[in-house]
Order: sequence, then structure tokens, then C-alpha cells
Amino acid sequence: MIEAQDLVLEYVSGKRQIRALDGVSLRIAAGDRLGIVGESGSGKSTFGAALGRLLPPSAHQTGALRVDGVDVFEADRDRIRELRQNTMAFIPQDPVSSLDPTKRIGKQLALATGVRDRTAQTEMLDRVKIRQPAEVLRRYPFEISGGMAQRVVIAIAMARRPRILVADEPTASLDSLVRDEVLALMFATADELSATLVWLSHDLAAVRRWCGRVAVMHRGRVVEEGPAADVLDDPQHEYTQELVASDPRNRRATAGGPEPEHARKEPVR
Ligand SMILES: Nc1ncnc2c1ncn2[C@@H]1O[C@H](COP(=O)(O)OP(=O)(O)OP(=O)(O)O)[C@@H](O)[C@H]1O
Repeated sequence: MIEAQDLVLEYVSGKRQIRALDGVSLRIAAGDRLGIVGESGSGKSTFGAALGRLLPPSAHQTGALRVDGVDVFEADRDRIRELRQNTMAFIPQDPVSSLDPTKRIGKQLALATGVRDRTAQTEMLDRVKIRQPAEVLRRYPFEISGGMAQRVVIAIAMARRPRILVADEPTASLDSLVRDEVLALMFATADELSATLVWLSHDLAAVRRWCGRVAVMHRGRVVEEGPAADVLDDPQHEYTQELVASDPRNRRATAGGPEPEHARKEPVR
């Protein structure tokens, strides 16, 4: 469903060149739950953005990237627009700033999804477990919490029934309790849609818990990839070993933590 082959991507401004992706080759099968981990600057966001060709003009790339049969860098604008609108949904890092501050939530739902009926809108918010949805529809983004804003963003993403969800640190701005709730919602949403989920994350323990697979990025390369529990419990690459060793939460989880969610038979709701 997603296949990158020797993907090299540089941001070029004047004489400065930053190589954000340095030969990424990665296959993500339909229905996979893939966590992409790596320190800041390793290229995770760039890879996520490349999936929808959501890159600034300073980005130059070589290599190939296919998403749902579309050659992302060769496709014409209409084909890319269709891919972004019908196949993929992006869940961003900062939900509040991804919403339009000047419009009430109800208006934003209408614009983003075409659903104008209040009852249908209320149901959309109900589905992402927002309490008092009718009230929330009347509010502006600054009047709701970060966790609620991320639920609204997920509701908008769900409405188009995407087959690929790309989430870039979707819980970075949330406190830990809300973070778990939003992650549970995101994975339940992916289950409900039978969607492929690509989650760019710093949280190794959460990736081990929620994802079937993990890819570890370092300096623009995927240095290790495989089943999340195997890679994070028994890392083979030196960089993954360092990353795991430097993450106290991951050490706790591997030392007798709960079974990973993906190992359960029932989907998490
Ligand atoms: N628009 C841009 N222009 C120039 N350089 C950029 C741009 N976006 C990212 N970079 C650079 O590309 C490299 C990879 O950045 P990227 O944001 O993809 O990494 P990341 O792993 O997602 O980091 P983080 O976890 O902090 O989000 C970094 O050196 C970054 O400074």
C-alpha cells in the first residue's frame, strides 16, 4: 500500500542543503499499524509529509514513493488532491492550530466534511466521545481543550473514511491521561475504518503497546524495522539500542509491562 524506495529528500535554500531523508526504503502493508520513531530531526515528519506530497518548494527528492498505487512525485495535481482527500487523512501535532481560530467547531465540520445537519454533526462528535457535543459545536477552537480539539480533528479525519491515517505526534501537546484516551480513540478509529496507520512518535513505550510494527529512523535512514515488540525488546541496530536505553518509560514497559494492545484479540474500543 505504501512503498518508499531509496527516497532521498533535501531541503535546499541558497547554498544550504539539509538532507532530511537519506535513502529511505520502507514497505507498509494495508492495515499495518506502524510507529516511526527516532530522535528530533531524524526525518519522521518529512517522511509523513512526503506521503501526501505536502512539502515546501525548497524540498527536492529522488527515489520513488508509491501510496495506494499512486506515484507521489510523478502524479499530476488532480491525482494528488484525490489521494489526499479520498485516501489519506493527516492528524497533526497541534490540533488547536490546525483548526481555524475564526470559525465555530460546527462551521468547521461543515466546511471540512460537507455535513451541515446539526444532528449528523452531533453524531460525528458523539462517535469520538465528546461529551455535550451540541454545546461543543457552538464553540470556537480556543474555547475547547487540546484533547477535545484533537478529537474534533479525528472526527473530521474519520468523516471521509480514509484508508490511510498519518498521525504526526498527535498527542505531543496533551497531558498523559488525555494522551492515552486520544491514542485509544485513534487506534479504534483505524480499526473501525480498517485503515493503515502511520504514527510518527517519540514515545517508544506507547509504540510498543499500540503498534504492530515499528521503523526506527536515524539521520534520514530507516536503520531497523520489524514487529514492534521484537525490535524494542531486542534491538539489533546500535542506534535502536541507544534509543531504547535512553528511554526510561520504554525500559519500564519492557520490564514486565502490560501485553501490547495489538496482541489482544478484540480491537480496542
Ligand atoms: N521546511 C524545512 N526547511 C528546511 N529544513 C527542514 C524543513 N523541515 C525539516 N527540516 C530539517 O530536516 C531534518 C528532518 O526534520 P524532520 O522534521 O523531518 O524530523 P523529525 O524526526 O520529524 O523531527 P521532530 O521529531 O522534531 O519533529 C531536520 O534537520 C530539520 O531541521
